[in-house]
Amino acid sequence: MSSFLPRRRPEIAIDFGTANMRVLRRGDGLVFDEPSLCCVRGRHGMTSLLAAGSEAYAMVDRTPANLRIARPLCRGVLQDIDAAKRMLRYALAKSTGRRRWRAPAAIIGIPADATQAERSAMLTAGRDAGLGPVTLLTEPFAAAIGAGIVVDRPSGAMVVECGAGTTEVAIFSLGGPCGSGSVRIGGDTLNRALADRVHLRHKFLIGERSAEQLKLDYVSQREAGPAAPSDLPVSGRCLRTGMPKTISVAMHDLDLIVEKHVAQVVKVVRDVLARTAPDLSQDIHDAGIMLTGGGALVPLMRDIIAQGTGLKVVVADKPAHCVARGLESLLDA
Ligand SMILES: Nc1ncnc2c1ncn2[C@@H]1O[C@H](COP(=O)(O)OP(=O)(O)OP(=O)(O)O)[C@@H](O)[C@H]1O
Repeated sequence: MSSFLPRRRPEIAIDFGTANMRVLRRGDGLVFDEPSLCCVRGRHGMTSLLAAGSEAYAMVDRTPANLRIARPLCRGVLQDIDAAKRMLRYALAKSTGRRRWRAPAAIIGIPADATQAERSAMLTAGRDAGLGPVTLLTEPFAAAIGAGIVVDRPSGAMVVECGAGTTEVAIFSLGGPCGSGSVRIGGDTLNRALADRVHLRHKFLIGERSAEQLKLDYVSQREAGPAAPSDLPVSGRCLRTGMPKTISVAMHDLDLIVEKHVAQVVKVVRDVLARTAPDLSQDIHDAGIMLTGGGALVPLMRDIIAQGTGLKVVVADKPAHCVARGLESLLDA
């Protein structure tokens, strides 16, 4: 594991995701797991924090003009450094409780394709939020460890980490990456595509949280099998009348959108496989592909990747927590 050389033994691990932030403390495990967003008051550099995490999530799409929802990350990387610092400070205060720590050394997950500027921005946010030395670790690597893959064997293992903002494909052998690819789409992109479909087909506007709920309802209906109802209710505003309303959306209509979304992931998986050395390919043929990240819970993700590659596809146990679990295991390394 040559890429992991911390200067001080880290006390905490942070999975700073586009949708969720998870903090783990050595010896205590998961101590913080909340949405990655803040609600700020004021504009143009004169802002103050009103709420963060779960409390701020309840305010999404419901803010008056003087309040704004700020998202630290977009498509897996930092887009709002002030929001990132606030989110980190909030999570640290909640995670460390009354215990007074010296600035804790930390490991933070970051997309494998993050640019140098994106990595520096994360280090700056960490330092300004009160962290000690920060080690950045790529999320697919952490996800592979968290999914139970023994990454340091001389054998190829493929992971597809399906996050909210980014989807990363990576092959590991002997503790290092042997191939990778990514596409900056994820569960958030799928939510927007579902909302756009409802807009176009029904002339009906739904908010961000309703789109997320529509996706979760769609997933549970698909898991329930053919006996499940073929329509889903969704609430929002009718564009024809301007009135609030609840309408029914056909499941098969949503299937088309999900299939289109997953096809983009399949393309990256196939591209990475096409560039892989034959012996590693053989290993992946034998072991299959491991799906991690919250987006892996979309049943069509597993089915369409399996169809598109002809390989066995396995969804990790609690896939959304794989990066966090992988980072946590490195706290004890
Ligand atoms: N049951 C489910 N079915 C479908 N999608 C789900 C389910 N549960 C969570 N998700 C989706 O998983 C995504 C969150 O996953 P995760 O926490 O792994 O992402 P993240 O780490 O915040 O994102 P990223 O790694 O891209 O920065 C969200 O888009 C959420 O809608």
